Amino acid sequence: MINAATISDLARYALLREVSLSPKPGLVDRYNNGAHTDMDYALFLLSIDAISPFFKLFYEQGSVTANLSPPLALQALRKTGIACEQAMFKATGGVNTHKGAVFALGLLCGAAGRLTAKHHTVNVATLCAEVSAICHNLTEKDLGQAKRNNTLTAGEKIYLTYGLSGARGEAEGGFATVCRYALPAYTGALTQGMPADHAELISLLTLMSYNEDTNVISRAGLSGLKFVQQQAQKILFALKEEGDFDLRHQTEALNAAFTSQGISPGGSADLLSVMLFLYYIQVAFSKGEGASAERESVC
Ligand SMILES: CC(C)(COP(=O)(O)OP(=O)(O)OC[C@H]1O[C@@H](n2cnc3c(N)ncnc32)[C@H](O)[C@@H]1O)[C@@H](O)C(=O)NCCC(=O)NCCS
Ligand SMILES: Nc1ncnc2c1ncn2[C@@H]1O[C@H](COP(=O)(O)OP(=O)(O)OP(=O)(O)O)[C@@H](O)[C@H]1O
Repeated sequence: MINAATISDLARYALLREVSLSPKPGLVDRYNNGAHTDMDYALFLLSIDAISPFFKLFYEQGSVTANLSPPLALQALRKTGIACEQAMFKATGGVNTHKGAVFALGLLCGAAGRLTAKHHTVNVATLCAEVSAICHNLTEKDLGQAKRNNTLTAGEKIYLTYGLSGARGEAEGGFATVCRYALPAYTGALTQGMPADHAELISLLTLMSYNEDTNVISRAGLSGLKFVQQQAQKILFALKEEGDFDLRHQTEALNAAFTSQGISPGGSADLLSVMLFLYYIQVAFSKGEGASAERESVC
């Protein structure tokens, strides 16, 4: 049975796996801080401890608002989300470690509570469909409203400039980039007998090759986004073509390139956490009980 405790545990584990995956290009990991000067692995662990208690609250919020319309359910979830963001900023001294991850995982935990309260099956497809329904028209509402605000976030500026919808668009689209590309890349790598961290890196590179990451754009413009997508595609292609391809070495070289240009694919890192969470749900659900997902040691 999927419940608040299981959901919260799986969301926290997904965040731990994401930040612990090392090396990663441009991102904080156990070895270095990538393109970030204001955060490190220890700060991410502090942030995870601060936000994890909220995943149960997102689930419960989704449960108690199950009979409300999607816009009213979203309104309730966002109140919990803002409180969660404040806890994150308090723990990190104002550094944005998990803003995108709070948004995405908060919605997924809320959707799980909503589906369970309505006695609907909880699996990857129903969760993503429920998030899409909860976030219907969110991009236009949020970012349409942005035109009237004077303090715009990075994502709002990018939407108004390029029409790219970032984290909001991903949620409204039911995490299509994760379900269509990143999850199959991950399970395919596991099926080929690759270790979990190798499969996670392949999934992250797959995300980077497709994702219109507003983090990257806000740091390095559209040319930076094109560079990230091309470099990720290049590594994935070489991995397929060359049997003894040294993925770790190539990732370390890409990390050096991203770091020197201040590029951080933070949006893709958030979607890696989403992918892992959905995979753990898939494993837990296929076992019937709320069994904890098969766990590799985090690091
Ligand atoms: C929509 C969110 C992410 C804010 O977006 P905002 O425009 O402020 O920032 P921006 O779009 O630049 O990115 C925010 C985060 O999303 C991630 N992100 C960027 N691009 C993408 C993408 N294509 N896919 C997934 N995540 C992405 C980044 O890692 C970044 O940290 C959310 O934090 C939000 O709505 N905040 C307002 C307060 C709130 O409602 N919070 C609770 C939500 S449950
Ligand atoms: N391992 C990770 N390393 C760095 N960022 C990550 C990681 N995992 C997820 N992210 C996402 O990337 C975001 C951090 O990227 P970034 O620092 O560019 O955002 P920002 O704080 O909005 O920008 P800036 O630091 O330029 O003000 C986090 O909020 C988080 O959503």
